[in-house]
Amino acid sequence: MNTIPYYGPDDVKVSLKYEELVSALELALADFSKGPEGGVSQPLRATAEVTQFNGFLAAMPAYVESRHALACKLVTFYPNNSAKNMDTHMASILLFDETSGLPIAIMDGEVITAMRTAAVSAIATKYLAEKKEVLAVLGSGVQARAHIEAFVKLFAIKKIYIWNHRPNGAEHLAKHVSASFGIEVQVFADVESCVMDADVIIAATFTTEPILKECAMKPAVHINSVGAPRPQWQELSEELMNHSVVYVDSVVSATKESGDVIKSGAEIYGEIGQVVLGKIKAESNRRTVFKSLGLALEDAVAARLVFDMMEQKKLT
Ligand SMILES: NC(=O)C1=CN([C@@H]2O[C@H](COP(=O)(O)OP(=O)(O)OC[C@H]3O[C@@H](n4cnc5c(N)ncnc54)[C@H](O)[C@@H]3O)[C@@H](O)[C@H]2O)C=CC1
Ligand SMILES: O=C([O-])C1=[NH+]CCC1
Repeated sequence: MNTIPYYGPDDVKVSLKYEELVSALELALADFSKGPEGGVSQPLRATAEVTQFNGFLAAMPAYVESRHALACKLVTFYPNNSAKNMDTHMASILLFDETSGLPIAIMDGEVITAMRTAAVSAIATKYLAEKKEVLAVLGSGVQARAHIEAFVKLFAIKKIYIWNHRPNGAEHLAKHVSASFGIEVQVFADVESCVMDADVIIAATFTTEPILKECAMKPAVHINSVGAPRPQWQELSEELMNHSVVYVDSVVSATKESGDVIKSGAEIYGEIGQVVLGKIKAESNRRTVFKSLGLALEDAVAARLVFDMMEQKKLT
């Protein structure tokens, strides 16, 4: 049997650039929303529950024809790991040759999960946010940090406001952000004050109950909600969902996996890929929500970018 290369988190970090990732994912999300003729094959992820330990193992296979990307991510998420000072998400991705099904690389999936999720929120924000200067971030974990890094790189962000249910997490992230980017950062003790003046809100928490509810917000604020990936979990209140224009990454995923969508019964306006295709309107002068569950196609596209970059490096 052939041995295949393993690419660790550092290989992934040097290979992936947000600009390139955003362009590739934008096209792949558009392909996905074209339906069968888009050349994307992606079943709903299969998730095993480890009830005793409050854990989950998900298998996420996808094929994206336009990117020659055939891959499967295995990801565990264990919310209680943070109390043990362990990562809450762990992931590996196996990439295959599309012509033969031969495995060609195995790689770390944690950096890819963080970067591709932030990149997809950035795509939604590019289309759906009227302004992108003041960013409010709810949460201070891996996704919160990745979103800030991506948004600072991709948009002219002037101020960042952070709230976390554990204030020391927010303080720690704020220190990192101001040292790394020299942007004005402020930590808030409550969600309402944090989001009041925001143009864009990122909700990236492990909550199971709504943390962002109807309160004073800019009328055309855009909200990216990446947490609550289980049918019983919510990050946004039902009232907020029902009073916003709701976009999703995948209608199938959102209606099967998102407690925010299922419990609120909110109407889904459409998929972000349909916005990219110009098939539905970007309602950027109204309050918009992008509900992200995370798609296998995003991992496959990112993994193929990493593989191609590592192969190129071998030749130089
Ligand atoms: N949409 C997508 O593509 C993806 C979504 N996720 C989801 O995004 C969320 C955040 O993930 P990570 O940043 O990687 O996790 P993390 O463990 O690094 O950070 C979690 C954050 O949530 C906060 N938190 C924990 N319990 C909370 C509670 N009860 N109320 C409010 N805040 C709470 C923590 O203090 C921390 O700031 C999770 O729900 C995760 O499953 C993760 C990967 C991809
Ligand atoms: O897309 C993803 O990898 C995940 N979404 C929620 C937990 C992990």
